[in-house]
Amino acid sequence: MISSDLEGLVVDEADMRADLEKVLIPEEELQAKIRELAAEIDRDYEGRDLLLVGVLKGAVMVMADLARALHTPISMDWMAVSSYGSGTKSSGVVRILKDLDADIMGRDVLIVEDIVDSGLTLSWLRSNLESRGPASLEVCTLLRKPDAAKIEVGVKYIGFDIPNEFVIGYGLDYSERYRNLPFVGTLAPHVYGGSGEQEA
Ligand SMILES: O=P(O)(O)OC[C@H]1O[C@H](OP(=O)(O)OP(=O)(O)O)[C@H](O)[C@@H]1O
Ligand code: HPA
Ligand SMILES: [Mg+2]
Repeated sequence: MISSDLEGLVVDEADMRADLEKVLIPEEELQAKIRELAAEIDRDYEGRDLLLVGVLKGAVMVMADLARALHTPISMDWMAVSSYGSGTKSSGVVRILKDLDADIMGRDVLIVEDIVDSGLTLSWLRSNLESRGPASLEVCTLLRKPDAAKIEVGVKYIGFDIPNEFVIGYGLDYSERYRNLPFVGTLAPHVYGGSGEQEA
């Protein structure tokens, strides 16, 4: 019973990896970058009380690793917004699915994102949070696609600039799958139905 369950897990993991085209950023590089970003943030926020705002669900992994790499005292809050629905193109129409639990008036706030793609989600989020009167508002994103930008958004801490390809892993999903891969990669064309067209 136990061993067949374990076998199932191994097969599932092999299936997930068979869907990959390539690994773009290996796990060790991701973790080293998170430590670098944390050191920078520690320097910038020394002596302050920082509020990390994670953007669900994609930023869960970055948030968990970044928070543990920081020495600065932090609190965490979460927002869930959706502009992608189940597809691979941003609609630009952002919906709040879950708002912050607490008021951010007068707080030092750092938005934590997994990816800035078109920039539409972050642009909307920045102005939404700015209107709530924080003492400061900055953004940390693990990934950014400069060639996909539809709007310029101020992002202070950037892990990696990546090519304009749909990526998965380390929090990033395609149709809610692959978030638990420990690296960032791209999907093989057969996953999109063999046409290369990305849809979910
Ligand atoms: O720069 P943009 O083109 O707006 O794209 C970036 C946003 O899209 C993704 O979220 P998604 O809506 O897929 O929700 P999820 O994090 O729950 O997957 C990602 O986590 C960012 O929040
Ligand atoms: O490349 C991406 N992958 C997964 N989710 C995303 N949301 C915006 N861009 C991406
Ligand atoms: Mg998504």
